[in-house]
Amino acid sequence: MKTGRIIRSLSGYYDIQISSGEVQRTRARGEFRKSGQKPLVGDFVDFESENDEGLIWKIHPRENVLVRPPIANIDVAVIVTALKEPDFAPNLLDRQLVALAAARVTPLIYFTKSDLLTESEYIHATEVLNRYLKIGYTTILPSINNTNNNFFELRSELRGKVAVFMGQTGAGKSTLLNHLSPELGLETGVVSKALSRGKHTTRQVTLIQVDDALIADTPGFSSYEVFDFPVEQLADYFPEFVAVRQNCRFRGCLHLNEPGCAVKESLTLGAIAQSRYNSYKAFYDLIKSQKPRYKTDNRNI
Ligand SMILES: Nc1nc2c(ncn2[C@@H]2O[C@H](COP(=O)(O)OP(=O)(O)OP(=O)(O)O)[C@@H](O)[C@H]2O)c(=O)[nH]1
Ligand SMILES: [Zn+2]
Repeated sequence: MKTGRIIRSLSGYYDIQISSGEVQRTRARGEFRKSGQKPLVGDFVDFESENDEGLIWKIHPRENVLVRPPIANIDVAVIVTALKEPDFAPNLLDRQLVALAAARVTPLIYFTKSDLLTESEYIHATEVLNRYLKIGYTTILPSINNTNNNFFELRSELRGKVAVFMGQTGAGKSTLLNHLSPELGLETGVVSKALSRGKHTTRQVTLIQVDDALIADTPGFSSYEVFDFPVEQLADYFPEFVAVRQNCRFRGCLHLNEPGCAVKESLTLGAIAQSRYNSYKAFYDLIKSQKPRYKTDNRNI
């Protein structure tokens, strides 16, 4: 029996990379279908294979799973966030951070289009950068003239990891992926994508070796309509709230109108950013107003 990682799945076949780097093709054991299990790209599996004929016998327990793209055991999700065209929306970034935290996927924030900013806008962008750095998120802001040094920084962050890129439409995901790996040849810009739409409808996600990283060639879904967890858990996904909430007067404090709330005190002192608190409250209201749903998100492990 051998062990490896699935890097591609295509019409019932799985390409598995073993530690030597070699890739072998197998099918999955029929048992999996019966038990409702399905091997995913990113899965570590035990398998037998000879001359590209073989079977997957066992799927190792997963660290995490994303639904779009369908991929398991992601080390880092790069949230590609435009500072302009479209304008930066803190609420949208925070939404992705919360969704990833709920899915137990580590985020990396990568800002794009800094070259489109005026100097004063760039200064504002550095303030945004510092806000997220201070919380503890790995965050990269390219210089205003967009030199390639930033790709170096991103490359070194991704070294040895399995990464997926996500972000709003037009944020620059394809552009960034092409910079990291020109051989990906992803189409960029609305027009060229619209022209080729439909050609790749059945495309599956593949993990591509880029330098020393494995990168999903299909960007992740950008907007999460549903927060699929109880509202009491929301604050768990705001690290800066977690850092102070043990000082709230009441256990189970929701950090809204309770007296003696340490989160609100930090907000008053400026240690917690107003924009982050606004996101918390907006998501709180959203979850409260949501109809209960069955599992739809990324925590179906
Ligand atoms: N000036 C500037 N333009 C950029 C940058 N990154 C991307 N763009 C442009 O922004 C547009 C959208 O970029 P894409 O890479 O296609 O964006 P995407 O996130 O892949 O978009 P979707 O496929 O719609 O999700 C293209 O016209 C790019 O050329 C950047 O850093 N600076
Ligand atoms: Zn509180």
